[in-house]
Amino acid sequence: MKIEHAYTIVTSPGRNFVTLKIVTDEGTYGIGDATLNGREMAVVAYLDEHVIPALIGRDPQRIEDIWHYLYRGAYWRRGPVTMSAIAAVDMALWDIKAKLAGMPLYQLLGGKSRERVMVYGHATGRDIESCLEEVARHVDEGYKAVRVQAGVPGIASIYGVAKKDGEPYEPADADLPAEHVWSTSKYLNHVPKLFAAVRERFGDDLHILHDVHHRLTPIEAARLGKEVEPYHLFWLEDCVPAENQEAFGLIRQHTTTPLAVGEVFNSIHDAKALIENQWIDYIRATLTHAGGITHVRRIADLAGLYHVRTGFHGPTDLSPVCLGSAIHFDTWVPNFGIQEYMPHTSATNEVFPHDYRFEDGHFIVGETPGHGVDIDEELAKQYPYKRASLPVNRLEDGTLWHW
Ligand SMILES: O=C(O)[C@H](O)[C@@H](O)[C@H](O)[C@H](O)CO
Ligand SMILES: [Mg+2]
Repeated sequence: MKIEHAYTIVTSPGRNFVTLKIVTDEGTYGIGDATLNGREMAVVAYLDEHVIPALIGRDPQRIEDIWHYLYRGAYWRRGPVTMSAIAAVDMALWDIKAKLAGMPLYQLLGGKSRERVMVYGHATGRDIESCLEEVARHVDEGYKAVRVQAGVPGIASIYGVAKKDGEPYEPADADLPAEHVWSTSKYLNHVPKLFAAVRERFGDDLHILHDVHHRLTPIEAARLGKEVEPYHLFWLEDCVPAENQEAFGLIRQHTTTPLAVGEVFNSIHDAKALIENQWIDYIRATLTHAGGITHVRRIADLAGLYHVRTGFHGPTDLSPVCLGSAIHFDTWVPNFGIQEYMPHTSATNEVFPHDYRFEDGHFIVGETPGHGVDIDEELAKQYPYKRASLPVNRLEDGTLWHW
């Protein structure tokens, strides 16, 4: 069996998605997600110019060999563009292999470790009161875990909070980066009140999560982790930028609040010290940005040795192809923690028909052979690519900060 044909599909049903389709000479095809939010066309160029020509004629069943061919063969290892391109190939090849086996992907990985996959939804509000209303809506819809993000008095726009209450949050909201203004002191003084209010209204059972989005220094993160200990967060996410893995060692010395990190990671090396030193509790590296199933499986196995569990990134800027594959992975992986879930728009769901379903705060994996997600290429053509960028963040004096 040979790879006969492969091509990228760019579509924007509300936001941009990049999909790689690989077709074999026997007619079986697989698809993979290659979406890198705000840098989509860089991955398209990488795939079209450098990867696809080298795939034609190869045996699609040799997933491991192709992974190493693309990783080692580039000479320039790692990086989000390279690893997203490799991930798309990998996901498409696992899709093909599972279709050939006549099995849903989770079976090929090793079978079910659980019946269903717990997800966390996003509650956002301009202020604490409106955020609580959104938490209530999620609880009514069956969610057992909710990420809470609220506006901070004195900060005009902030990560994770929709422009208008009740609207879905979309970070890549401008052609070129919007400029936000950040104040660590205003945030740190305000945010513990949000968790206190959530616990007071919803009691102890609801899992609550929060994303700091890389804005603090280690000692500030330590302060926050300590102050929110009474509210028993499921996790505190991305409390500092993680290029310096040792920063988490400092935070860890000060707090028992569980720590999650890794949505921007693309390699096991980004997480190695974090995991081996048990500085974190949840690893968020995703299939699409960290080299696909083949590589993330290695990260999860390493994590398992150190009591670190998975908590995959799952925003709307990853396509249903990634989400569907992630649900198979989550169903199988022994050290599963939780799966992030931001529902896609109905236009996106129409372009990407799929067999996973949401029920009572969990995902239930489908039984279709492969990863269970397809693409309607005719419909995809109706939504042309439109450049969209993530914001930048500045301190109140104008210093460029972490967004
Ligand atoms: O926890 C999350 O879901 C993330 O922080 C996202 O909201 C990112 O900001 C987005 O994926 C950037 O493209
Ligand atoms: Mg995040």
